[in-house]
Amino acid sequence: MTAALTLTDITVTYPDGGRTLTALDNISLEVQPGETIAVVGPSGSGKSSLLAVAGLLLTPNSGRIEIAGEDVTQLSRSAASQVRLAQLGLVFQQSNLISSLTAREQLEMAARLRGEKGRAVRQRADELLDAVGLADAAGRRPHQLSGGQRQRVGIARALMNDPTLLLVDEPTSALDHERGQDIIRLITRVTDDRGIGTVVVTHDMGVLEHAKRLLTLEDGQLSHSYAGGHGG
Ligand SMILES: Nc1ncnc2c1ncn2[C@@H]1O[C@H](COP(=O)(O)OP(=O)(O)OP(=O)(O)O)[C@@H](O)[C@H]1O
Repeated sequence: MTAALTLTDITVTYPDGGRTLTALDNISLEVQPGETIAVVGPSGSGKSSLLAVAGLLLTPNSGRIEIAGEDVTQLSRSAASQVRLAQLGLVFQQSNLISSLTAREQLEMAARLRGEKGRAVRQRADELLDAVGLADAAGRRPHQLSGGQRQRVGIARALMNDPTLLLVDEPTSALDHERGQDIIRLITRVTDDRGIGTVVVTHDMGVLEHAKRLLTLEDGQLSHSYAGGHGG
């Protein structure tokens, strides 16, 4: 099976006054289709840097990035954004929805950015809203949705391009425990159902209950991993 994401020996440094700060210290990671990996770590441990590298938003100092077996380490900006549009789904901490658009329109816009239009787009949007439990809320705008519902719209939107790889940044931080757990369950379910490779970055240990594999990031180093989760 070709991995959804393979990171090999990734190092990222930032200039820090006169010195160099190592945000990611030679880390390697493989995410298989259907697998949800949680990366947990304290503030400043390198989680955002890891997502930025996997999302082709940040070029590492060294190491290799493969998405679905393709080496995408050294792409130009425009080639990287093509890969993002075609293969990546990004879900942010805040759902980043556009306030004037209904839930359905948020999803349709994601497809339009890729040049798709027509009835099939609307149909796909409605299917995905249904898949995340929002069939009845398709016509609502963000202010008419709860925080958890907004996150669901963000997840559905990220699925519009049928991504190979789903990158999720702190999806539960704006939610109470119960709703946070619902969102994590939803993410692991769609990952499994659709054969996506998913990386969830969080400092919320609650994700532990659901992720199949947990990696801990500390001072730029990935340490410990184990198989947990309740299936799915
Ligand atoms: N653009 C930058 N310039 C300089 N240093 C940076 C930059 N971005 C991040 N860093 C530093 O790199 C380290 C890792 O940061 P990163 O944002 O990846 O951590 P994080 O785990 O996502 O933190 P948080 O949970 O607080 O978002 C930190 O020490 C941070 O201060």
